[in-house]
Amino acid sequence: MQSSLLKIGTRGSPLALAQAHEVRDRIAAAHGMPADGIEIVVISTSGDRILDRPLAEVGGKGLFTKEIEEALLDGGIDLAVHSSKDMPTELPSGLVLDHFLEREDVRDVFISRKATTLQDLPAGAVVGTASLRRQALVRRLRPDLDVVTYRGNVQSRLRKLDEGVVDATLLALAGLKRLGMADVATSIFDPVSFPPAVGQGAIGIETRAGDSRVGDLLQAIHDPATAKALVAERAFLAALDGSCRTPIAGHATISGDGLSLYGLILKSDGQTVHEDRIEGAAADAAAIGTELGLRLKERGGADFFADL
Ligand SMILES: NCc1[nH]cc(CCC(=O)O)c1CC(=O)O
Repeated sequence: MQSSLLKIGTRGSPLALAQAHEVRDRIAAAHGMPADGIEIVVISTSGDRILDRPLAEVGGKGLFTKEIEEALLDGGIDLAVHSSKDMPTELPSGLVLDHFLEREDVRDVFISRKATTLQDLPAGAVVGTASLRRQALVRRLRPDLDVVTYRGNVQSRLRKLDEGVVDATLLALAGLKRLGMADVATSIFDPVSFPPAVGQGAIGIETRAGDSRVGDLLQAIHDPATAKALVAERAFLAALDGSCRTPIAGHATISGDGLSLYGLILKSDGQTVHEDRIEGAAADAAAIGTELGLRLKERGGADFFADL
């Protein structure tokens, strides 16, 4: 059998597979290629194998990308599909993250059998989430709740809700939609009071720098507005030295040639926060992101995240 035209690397989680299939189907449709000429290569990463400890403790973002990036660099795959939210701001040399599908909904959802919204939970209720941003945002809005670290796939989280292990949990609406499970959401957070993580809802495609064959194929499914927003958000995160181990929210919106970037940093107790917004030209996305990151870094002080 002839080897496939294109190999897509992905993690094996249900969400990662759904995203890889979406990219495959879109490339095939855009170029009139048979989808089965594009191979999906499932790659197990260190992050997938370490399930018993909070990610922040194990070492953060690069854990879910290392083995996939190695495959990209050695030619085992031609592109890697990621949740942009999980991507480190620094990539191995020779790789770029510069193609994005049009962004899905950026909002987080609230899931509970005990209340309709976070505000309606009784005092002392237990909220489980592994995200330090969500933990700090919950403590900011409801300092009277008990926030616990809580990992696992969507199914196991829902089971723990049914078993009463936690009273509520939070997830990204984008991921639920891609899994066809948006109906498990009890309510959707307002992104102003509960802002998303940098990159949330955006599928990013990592490739070898200068690989014009793959770059040309991806042009047809690339969304330039999402890319501009992601450049601003990722520059913001990089200026803060941030990762998924830091309680940081950032969200850029594009309108015409304009870009508006909101950023928020929180102490883990949610009580000390700094936020700001910069508006400017979308062409200046990187500079706007860097400026907002440096601004909040200065306001927060050198040891803002020292308690993590
Ligand atoms: N860290 C896990 C992760 N990475 C991306 C998503 C959701 C999809 C997205 O934001 O694009 C999720 C799950 C979640 O936060 O609920």
